[in-house]
Amino acid sequence: MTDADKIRRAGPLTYRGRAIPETTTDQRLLDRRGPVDWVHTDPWRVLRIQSEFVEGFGLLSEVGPAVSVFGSARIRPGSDHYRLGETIGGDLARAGYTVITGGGPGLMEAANKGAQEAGGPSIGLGIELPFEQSLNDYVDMGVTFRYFFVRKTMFVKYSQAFVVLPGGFGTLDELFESITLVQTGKVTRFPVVLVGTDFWGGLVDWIRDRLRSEGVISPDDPDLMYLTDDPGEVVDVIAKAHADMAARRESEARRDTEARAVSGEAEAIRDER
Ligand SMILES: C/C(=C\CNc1ncnc2c1ncn2[C@@H]1O[C@H](COP(=O)(O)O)[C@@H](O)[C@H]1O)CO
Repeated sequence: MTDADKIRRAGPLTYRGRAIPETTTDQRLLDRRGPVDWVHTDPWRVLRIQSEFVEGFGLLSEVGPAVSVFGSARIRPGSDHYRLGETIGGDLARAGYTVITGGGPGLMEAANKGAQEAGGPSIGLGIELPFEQSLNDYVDMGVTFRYFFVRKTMFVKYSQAFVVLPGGFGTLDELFESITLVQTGKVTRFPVVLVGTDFWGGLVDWIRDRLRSEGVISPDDPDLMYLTDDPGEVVDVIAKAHADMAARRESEARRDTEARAVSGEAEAIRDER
């Protein structure tokens, strides 16, 4: 066999003759460390982003019905808001929901604590921040993300309702992202419950009055949010919305089955003729 006839296979590639590299892929991987700049390049970041999706999907894919609870990272134990967060976390867990939070301190911790103490699954989707921070002590299953947008996908994909406790920019971002997704039909309509009439009332009034009268939202858009102080109502609103959704899906499925049966009968009659 001449050199020109030689063949080397490398995964899906076939090299022949002078195209055969001097070293194998394994040799190149194992022999040298080489420059490290590539770990800061976009293609490498894409792989890291991909691996975050894989981790998140892996952790969450078998989670049952779940509710994400958002709220301030800064409100400490002992405050009314913290107690409210605990109560809501507990009520959701007792109603059969997994509680998902950002896994941080403050009201995230309160909701995780309530859920854990009520015996329900308590999940934290942490975020890597410039300062050291670990998941709060009441997270039973957690994953920490580098990228905010990957983490946001997890909240939306794996929960069927959002509860928004008092909070600052982070909480506002999560609130507005969730109602924008519902408003634009990017997610099936699901309940977004704001807790704390005193805290949220001013914002809700401004949305209702100013945004509506300026015509920058549709007249019905304020109804995408439900505002309450009552933890029991939080669970009731969510459970009722889910029951309505299930009934709607069931009746759609029944209609589909009936429509298929009718078209099957029509086809059979045509075939007979
Ligand atoms: C500022 C402090 C801690 C920050 N730690 C966080 N850990 C996890 N998730 C966070 C954190 N900060 C914000 N979030 C997300 O935004 C919401 C809270 O933001 P807010 O600005 O405090 O309202 C929350 O739902 C998280 O998903 C101090 O210790």
